[in-house]
Amino acid sequence: MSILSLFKKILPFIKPYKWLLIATLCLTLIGSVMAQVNAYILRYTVDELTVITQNPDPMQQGARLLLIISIILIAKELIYAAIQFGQKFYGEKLRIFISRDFAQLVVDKILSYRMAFYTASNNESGKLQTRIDMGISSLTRLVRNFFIDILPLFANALLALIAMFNANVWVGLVSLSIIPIYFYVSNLQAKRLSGFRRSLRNYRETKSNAIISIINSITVIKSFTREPLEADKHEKIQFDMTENQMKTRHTSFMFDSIKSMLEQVGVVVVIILTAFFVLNGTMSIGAIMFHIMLFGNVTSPIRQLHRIYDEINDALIYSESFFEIMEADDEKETSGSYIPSELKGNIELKNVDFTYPNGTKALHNVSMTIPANTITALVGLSGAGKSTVVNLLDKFYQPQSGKILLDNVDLMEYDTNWLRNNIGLVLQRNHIFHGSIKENILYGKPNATDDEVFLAAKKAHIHDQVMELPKGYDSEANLLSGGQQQRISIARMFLKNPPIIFLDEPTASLDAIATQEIKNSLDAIKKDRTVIIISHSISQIIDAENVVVMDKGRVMEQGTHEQLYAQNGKYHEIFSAMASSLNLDKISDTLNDQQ
Ligand SMILES: Nc1ncnc2c1ncn2[C@@H]1O[C@H](COP(=O)(O)OP(=O)(O)OP(=O)(O)O)[C@@H](O)[C@H]1O
Repeated sequence: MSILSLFKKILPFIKPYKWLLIATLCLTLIGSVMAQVNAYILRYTVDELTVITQNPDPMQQGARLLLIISIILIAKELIYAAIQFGQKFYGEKLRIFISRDFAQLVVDKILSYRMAFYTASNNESGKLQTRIDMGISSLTRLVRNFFIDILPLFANALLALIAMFNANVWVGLVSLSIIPIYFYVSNLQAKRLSGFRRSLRNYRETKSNAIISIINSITVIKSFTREPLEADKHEKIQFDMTENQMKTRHTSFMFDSIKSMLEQVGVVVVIILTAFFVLNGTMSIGAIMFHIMLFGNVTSPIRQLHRIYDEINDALIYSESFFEIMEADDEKETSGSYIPSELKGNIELKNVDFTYPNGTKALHNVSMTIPANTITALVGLSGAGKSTVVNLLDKFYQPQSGKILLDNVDLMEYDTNWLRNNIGLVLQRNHIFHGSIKENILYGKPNATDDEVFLAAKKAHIHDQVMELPKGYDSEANLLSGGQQQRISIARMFLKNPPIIFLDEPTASLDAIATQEIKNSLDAIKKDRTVIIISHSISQIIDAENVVVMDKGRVMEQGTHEQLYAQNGKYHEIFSAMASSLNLDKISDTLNDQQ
């Protein structure tokens, strides 16, 4: 990305604060004019003192002159301080407001993106977070530096240059000539550094991703005592990163020395040139101080040029990936506009092929019928593609070919939000948000009354346990056990009360008693709804009126439990394996002994 296109991208964010911007710019201009005052006063003082020293009573006249000059300088400094305060404050205000807008917009944007965006490998949570954080901070730093540092400095430099040309064309030309040389060197420095910076960005993203991964996997790491392995992995990233940082510094410092030397050469030339003009009588002695001070004003932004380049380069590199996130319009969730007056719940998949963004082909020519108001069980070994079917039905992903119909209308034509509002999804491990139990259940229907929440919790068989907690429904939901959390998420679904329900191994993390209790509740909610259940539990499969058997992304068989069992095919094989894993003989012996 070029600097120009970066500014074009930032401009719409600055626009709402144009008055703040104008105020900052006005103060900058006034500040720049005032910054030149010292040079003029110093020249006047030196020249006046030179004349006074030749008079008979230099002390008295000199004291009067110094008093007037001190008053002028103090008054100027007071005004200058107020202007600088205003300029910095408004500039900072601009930065804070823009930073807030960036941060809010990026959240709004990513929330509107489809599931594939989140599952892409370069969008792992740690990487995404670093990219967003670094993007916002480098962009806002650029805005702040531009308005607080760069702009005033360059305005100073320009005015100082005009003043120098005004005093003497040759001195002006010397000052002017140093600028392109500095720009050339700084540009060279920036080019050398950009490669390092890009890899530094990658290291930063990988590093924070690695830390998040350690935190998420800490139980496994500890139980396998793999702390040293994880530490080594992290150390490798650190060492690579350090090497990169050292190379960056080496290049930076080398160029800084060259630039500092160039500046000193400039100072010497200005002194020699002015001294020449003083000696040939065209200039007063005060001009030497005058020119050195003005030359300082010209070179001070140039001295900072590498920092400005650094900031701009940082902004270019980090904003590149930041704007990739902000402008990933092709990642936007698609939605049709169709909202039916009535939802029956007949689902049909016709020759559906689906490949995940990472290239895993999960469904091959899948066709199945899920009649309305029935319970359909998706049966198959791990990786058969059962959850993928549910992902497609929830419009989390789109099939590459084939059609998915709901009540004979293509799913793509449906309004996505409306569709999801009519679908309840219970997963094996449901997400519990930070917050109270009540807040977590209310997620299913934010405006529900307390009684509705309690009723949903009762149906999910969690109410009594919640009431036993010291803070009841205000207890932190994250502290509940896995099975209890599962029931909170089932209560959330009861509260949502959708006509279509997808249950993806809903009782897999529950104990036997809880499973039994939940099963009763789920049986109740299954009535008169279209339900798809993915389960490895015999009891839940047997209850289904319709069974679809999948294997390696293909539908193998479809029918009732009895029909499929009689076919002696894949279903027979899976069902028999499930039954024998239960050790039914021993169970029935135990139960018989009891009677
Ligand atoms: N987000 C994803 N990105 C890439 N590949 C995926 C993703 N989710 C699943 N897969 C792959 O798609 C295939 C089908 O997975 P799916 O989760 O649908 O199987 P499943 O039948 O539900 O398995 P299980 O019973 O173990 O949950 C597998 O090969 C899996 O590795």
